[in-house]
Amino acid sequence: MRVIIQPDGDTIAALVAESIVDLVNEKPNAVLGFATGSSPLGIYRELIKAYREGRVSFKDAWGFQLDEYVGLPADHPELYRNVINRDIESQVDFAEGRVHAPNGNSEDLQSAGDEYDAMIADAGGVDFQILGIGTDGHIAFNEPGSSFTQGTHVETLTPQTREDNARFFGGDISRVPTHCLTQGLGTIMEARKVALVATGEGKAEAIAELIEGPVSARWPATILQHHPDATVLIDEAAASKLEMQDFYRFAWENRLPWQTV
Ligand SMILES: N[C@@H]1[C@@H](O)[C@H](O)[C@@H](COP(=O)(O)O)O[C@@H]1O
Repeated sequence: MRVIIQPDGDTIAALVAESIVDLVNEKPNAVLGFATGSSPLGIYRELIKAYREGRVSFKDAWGFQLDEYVGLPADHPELYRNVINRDIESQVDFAEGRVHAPNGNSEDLQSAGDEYDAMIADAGGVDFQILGIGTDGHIAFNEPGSSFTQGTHVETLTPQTREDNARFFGGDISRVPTHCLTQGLGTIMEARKVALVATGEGKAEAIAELIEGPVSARWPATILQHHPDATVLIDEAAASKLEMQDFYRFAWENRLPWQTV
């Protein structure tokens, strides 16, 4: 795992976005994995900027979202499909039908999950997966106790996650869905490259577990310790509980030319 500690979220966003721009310029039909939440918003802003400046085009690229709430109406502003459409898809030049999310309104959610994994595989597999992390250590919506090998499946959201996400639902936890359809940790581990971004003290415990804790279903993100190409990008506050933070800074400052996000 590469650990990159930066002063702020904007610097982190610029680093991740540059890596994605380079990838899409090299491989125009790249498959990008999109995360929701506030953490990736800076990355999307940088990608939109690069597109507007003519430095990248997404017309042949693919996008697959990590997860979706179960049971939100199609026009709900917090349906993750609408969030990603608003925050990135509609602001760049993705071709029609190239950005997908699990169908959280399917009558048969597990079949929808299986079909979603098959669609990702048909597109060639995810080349670059953007990830945030929940305060309880979830990635996508894989809550504590999740299987390390599962594909896209239904999860029950923890009270902690629903409380954290209530801010998107007028601060009212009762309006936050109880279930979701999420890429499993098995799906995420198949991505060729993953970049997890986190800022703020609220993420410090989850980040310490992710990087320095034992691999455990209690902190699902810890499975990334087994990923061959994972980068964790954090600000000083999110890094504050890491025992080896000085070493991570040294390693990044003294990186070799090919060592990037
Ligand atoms: N399903 C999403 C996750 O993919 C995201 O990583 C997490 C953290 O969100 P934020 O970046 O807003 O802290 O929120 C949601 O639960």
